[in-house]
Amino acid sequence: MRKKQEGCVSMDDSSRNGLHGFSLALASRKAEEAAWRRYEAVRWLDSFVGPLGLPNQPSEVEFISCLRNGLILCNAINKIQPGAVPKVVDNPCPLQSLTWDSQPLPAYQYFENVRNFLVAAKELNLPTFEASDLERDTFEAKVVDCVLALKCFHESKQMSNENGFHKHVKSPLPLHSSNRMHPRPLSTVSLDSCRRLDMSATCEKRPPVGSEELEELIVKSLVDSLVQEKENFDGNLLASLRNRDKDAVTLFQSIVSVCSNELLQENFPEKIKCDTTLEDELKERSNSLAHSNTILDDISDLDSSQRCRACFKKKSCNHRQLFCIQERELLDLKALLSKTKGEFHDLQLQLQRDLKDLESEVQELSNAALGYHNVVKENRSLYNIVQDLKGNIRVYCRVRPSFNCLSNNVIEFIGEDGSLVILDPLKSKKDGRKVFRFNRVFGPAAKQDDVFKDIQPLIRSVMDGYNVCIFAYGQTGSGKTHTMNGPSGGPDKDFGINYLALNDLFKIQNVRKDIDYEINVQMVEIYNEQVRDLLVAESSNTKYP
Ligand SMILES: Nc1ncnc2c1ncn2[C@@H]1O[C@H](COP(=O)(O)OP(=O)(O)OP(=O)(O)O)[C@@H](O)[C@H]1O
Repeated sequence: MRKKQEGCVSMDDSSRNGLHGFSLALASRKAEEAAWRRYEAVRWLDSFVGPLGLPNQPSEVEFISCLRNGLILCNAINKIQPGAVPKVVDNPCPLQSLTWDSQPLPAYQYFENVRNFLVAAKELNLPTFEASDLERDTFEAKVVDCVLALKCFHESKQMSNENGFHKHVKSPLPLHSSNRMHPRPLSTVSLDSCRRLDMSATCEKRPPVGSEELEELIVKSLVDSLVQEKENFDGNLLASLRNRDKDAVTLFQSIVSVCSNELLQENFPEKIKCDTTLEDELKERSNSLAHSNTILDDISDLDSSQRCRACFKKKSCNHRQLFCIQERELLDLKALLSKTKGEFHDLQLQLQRDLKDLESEVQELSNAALGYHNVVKENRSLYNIVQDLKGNIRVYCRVRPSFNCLSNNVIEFIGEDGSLVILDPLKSKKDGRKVFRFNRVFGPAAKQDDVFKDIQPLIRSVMDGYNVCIFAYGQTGSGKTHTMNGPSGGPDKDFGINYLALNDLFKIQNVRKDIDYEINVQMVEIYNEQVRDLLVAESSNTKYP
């Protein structure tokens, strides 16, 4: 367990040094793995078809040069599958004496060997390469894959011959090389044997390393498989780990956990966004926040275990703080909305009460106005009744003052009841006394206003729809014009009945705004049986026929 933690720390440090350092480490690991595979291929060929004359750890150039003539490849495949390459172009030297740098025949003849080998390998469904790849050292990985596949095929064939069955399995070769070919299934290779063989290819014959270095290599290999080519993380590497020891499997699980928490978060952030765990945590937190107003202070003190996974490496979790701020603002808005609703409800109730009070007051005023109109109507009716009772035809007598102080006064008595007693001085008292009765008698001292006051009630009846006629009768110079119009150019106090009546009519019109009155005035004179309009300036036009 301790070693596993150390391995994780080593990987974590590498990732923290930046992507460039991590890429360099991966490239180094790939180169190291390719070398192991090349050594394995050389060791197998050396033991299977004879000594190749190569060092234990040959370079790419040495390896490719050894296989360039195709003799070793053809001999190997013919040994596994006799007759796979019917004709092999060979040189006179025995195979045992053939070394990788001996090329006595023309190149095109050896090219024929390589082409025939590739045809035979393709027929066995083995991963192949191009014949020209042997001329280029950069494609050494394809050649190694082909040789190891041939080795795997040979061993699986031996195993199937021993067990007496064949099984169609997936290619056992590790296919995460950057220059690898498309995987092709081997029809006669068992899964267990492939895993075992592949394990031997990657573990058994590699140079011995320490346990810490081994862990670091495993970590790098797993990180490479998980992060960059996780889709090809098949049973090959997993089998290697399982067959090595139990701690390696435990280490693998730990690495996967660490990778999923850290490296994969950086390479696949969209996956983190979709993580439902974060949503569950936020929902649970929001429910608790809804009942506390001091939660923001609590959030600021969150330790790393309480932060969301997106902010795992940060000192503070902005997402939670933002969420909490919005949550608190939402609660404040809800409280404000509730308070506003309460105030609005109170205002509605107050307005309803005010409207009811106003309605009652208006109703009282309406009743009062209706009663007032009824009273006024009744008063008018009573008023006109009184006028009728006074008489529809009323006769008043006005005595003009005497102009001659020496003349005899014929007026003996004027009664309040409208009686007038006249005494003719030329006759005896018995024969010369005459009594007249009027509705009222105005003496020589009566003013214009005294006469009008007695007539004014009749004039007001005109505004109530009654017809009224007032006219003056008497001999010449008795004072008719003076009573009806007043002296010409005289003061207002001497206005006659006509002016005073019109003024009174206009006053009533202004008071009674609810009634539309129209007032017209016409003034004519009837003299010698001719009617003359006195309001027209031209005298010729004043006469009516
Ligand atoms: N009550 C009065 N007080 C003072 N003066 C008066 C009175 N009545 C009449 N007079 C005067 O007597 C004169 C004659 O009056 P007025 O012209 O009104 O008579 P009349 O009846 O209209 O005459 P006519 O029929 O010829 O027109 C006028 O100068 C007028 O000022």
